[in-house]
Amino acid sequence: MSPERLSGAQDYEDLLNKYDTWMFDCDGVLWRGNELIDGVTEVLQLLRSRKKQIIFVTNNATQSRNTYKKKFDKLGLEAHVDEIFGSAFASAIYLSSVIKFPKEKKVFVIGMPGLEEELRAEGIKHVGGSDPADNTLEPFTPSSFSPDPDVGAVLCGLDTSINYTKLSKAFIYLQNPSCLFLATNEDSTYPTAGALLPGAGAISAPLRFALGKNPASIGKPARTMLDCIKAKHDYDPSRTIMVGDRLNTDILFGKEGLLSTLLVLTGITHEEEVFGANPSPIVPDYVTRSIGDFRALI
Ligand SMILES: C[C@H](OP(=O)(O)O)C(=O)O
Ligand SMILES: [Mg+2]
Repeated sequence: MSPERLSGAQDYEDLLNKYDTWMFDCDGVLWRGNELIDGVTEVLQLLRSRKKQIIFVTNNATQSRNTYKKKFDKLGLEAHVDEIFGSAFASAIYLSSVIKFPKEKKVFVIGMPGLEEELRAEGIKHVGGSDPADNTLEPFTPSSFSPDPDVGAVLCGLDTSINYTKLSKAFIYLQNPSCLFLATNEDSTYPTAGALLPGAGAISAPLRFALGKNPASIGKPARTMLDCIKAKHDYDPSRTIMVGDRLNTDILFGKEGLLSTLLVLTGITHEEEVFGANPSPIVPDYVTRSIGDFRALI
């Protein structure tokens, strides 16, 4: 079945009337890096004026909900901390409430301070991450490394300071079969303002290859993000639409969550992946060029 391509004001108006809850992916939908996508400010204001429920659902684990709130504020977008769900927050909830990671155990983190902040907020002990001892380009010498016996999991997210020391320590921990291998998300790429860059999936890839096994991924399309949202917000799936730019995360997440889905072409997915000769088996309900185009209703 082919998706419906939105083509103008009436289509946008019909969608606004059909859905009460709008779940937005962030990178590639609202912004690329720190650059707002044209029209997003006006459209979010329009949705707010129509009393729509808005939830932000990002696989980006580099920031916490609080630092994301600062990003929204800086970009002039109205957002409330309890509307923001990132894979850093989802990972902390997964550890604390879903698998009930033992309080005395620690997580070895490959990731940014935002991920560490969310782990701390959930009382999850952790090592690695922004530890200066790990953020080095010095050669890694195993004899100088005494693995922490309390580490019971490795959690890998996008880490723009990735290095051989971090990968080596994670690899050593993960050779213990009882050490959990977790990923905040496995997006292969990361759309920034200037370029498409390697995503979190490309950061955990060396470990996947070296270990010959995949991590349990917590971000979209996995259910954990939706379970986190459900724990905080009531919404009617039949009147909820997930707006995303990536088929194998955002659109699959929406479909598996029994939500309607709107694919935008301002991020990762290209038109021919949906309407071309060999379309993806992941089919969104609707496609439009940009969520900014809804400003035709203003
Ligand atoms: C990490 C980022 O996530 P999003 O905000 O698009 O879920 C991405 O596209 O790689
Ligand atoms: Mg995206």
